[in-house]
Amino acid sequence: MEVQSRAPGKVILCGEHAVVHGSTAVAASINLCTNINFRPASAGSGDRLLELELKDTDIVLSWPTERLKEVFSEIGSPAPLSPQPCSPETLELIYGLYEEQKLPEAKAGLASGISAFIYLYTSIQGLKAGRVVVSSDLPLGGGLGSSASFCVSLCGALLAFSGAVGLQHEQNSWFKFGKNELELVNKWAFEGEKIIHGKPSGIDNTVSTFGNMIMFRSGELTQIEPNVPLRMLITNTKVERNTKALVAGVSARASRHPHAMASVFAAVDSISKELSEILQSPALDALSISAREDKIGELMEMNQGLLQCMGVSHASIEDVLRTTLKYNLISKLTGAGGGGCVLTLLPTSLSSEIVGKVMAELEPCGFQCFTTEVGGRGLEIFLSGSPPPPLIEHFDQRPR
Ligand SMILES: Nc1ncnc2c1ncn2[C@@H]1O[C@H](COP(=O)(O)OP(=O)(O)O)[C@@H](O)[C@H]1O
Ligand SMILES: C[C@@](O)(CCOP(=O)(O)O)CC(=O)O
Ligand SMILES: [Mg+2]
Repeated sequence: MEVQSRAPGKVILCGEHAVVHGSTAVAASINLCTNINFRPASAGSGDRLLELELKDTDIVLSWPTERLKEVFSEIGSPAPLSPQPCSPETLELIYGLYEEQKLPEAKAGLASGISAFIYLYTSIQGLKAGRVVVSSDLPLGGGLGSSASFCVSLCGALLAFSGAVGLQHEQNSWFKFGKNELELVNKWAFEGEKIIHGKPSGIDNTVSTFGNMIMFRSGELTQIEPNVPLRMLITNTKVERNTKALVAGVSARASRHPHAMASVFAAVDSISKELSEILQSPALDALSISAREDKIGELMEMNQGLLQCMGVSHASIEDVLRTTLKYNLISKLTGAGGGGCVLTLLPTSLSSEIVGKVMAELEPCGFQCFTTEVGGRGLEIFLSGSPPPPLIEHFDQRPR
């Protein structure tokens, strides 16, 4: 038996950071995924290793299941149906397991992702042997939600083989979970995101789980049905940054200037709400489509200004903004900022020749460009081999 899963990355069209502080944000999935392959050890095989291969970073890690049992003996059995936060004590034990792998200092940025993996695996699968292989189409730490798609894809694969969720699917073809199962995946993935981000809003794991375009506020999502497809240019500045540090930086600014920052977050809330109305408004002819795109661009421009107020822009982002503006195109950072990726709205009337010219001007600066339509699939699963085992019986609900 083997499970494959794929969960998409995302772009935030409006509202990153402010969404952490309760404002509305608008996000959509993109057609780049994190892929997981999970092979549980077959009964009686004698396998005694939990293995994790991270293909994007050329790392293979393994822990003997005996070692996991030693470390987690006090903690209790898995409870795949009741997602719970990782306690600081458990996180410390998990960090010890990460440190035992003695990865080079240059890979230290992966510690939180590997810790999230250990927490989610042991919570959902228990201390059983198995092999998980991860590969992603997304840049890691680029603002396109690789951390959330990693957590969503992983939880999807682990839950598919936990015996804890009912599966109605065709074998040997990609299928989607039902609503309840997706909600369970989303809750677990949020716990993983907390380990990676510190204080996530939940927008990234939600859009990766459910796909499409969503409006999100304080944990609640509303599906958006855009009336015309949105085409975007994504420019990866390749400037490395860390979401956790940027989110903490905005919170620190908010506690230094609570009134001013409350106004900034309120302005973002209004922009996101207006954006979602415009996206869903009827656009019947070329003229109204172009008027609508002008408004979307203007709102993106206003949101970028407020992101600058929050202190999360970067010289590389400003370079992209200036270059695209020469072609009358509007851009904004997407995700946590501080480098990472920039979104540029490509109006329907824009010729592919102009898009080519913009890319030709950006790429020699060391940036990587690609175009995408936004709002697509969410999490998908593929099972091969014999069916999952029956429901695990005695869930231990003790807090982990
Ligand atoms: N394919 C992957 N392999 C290993 N770690 C990953 C992978 N995808 C995400 N991660 C984890 O997520 C972190 C990046 O998350 P983050 O800083 O939130 O940026 P983003 O979500 O925008 O890509 C990485 O440093 C790593 O810990
Ligand atoms: C900055 C933030 O709004 C989005 C972060 O996205 P990313 O990890 O940079 O892809 C944080 C959050 O909403 O959890
Ligand atoms: Mg992230």
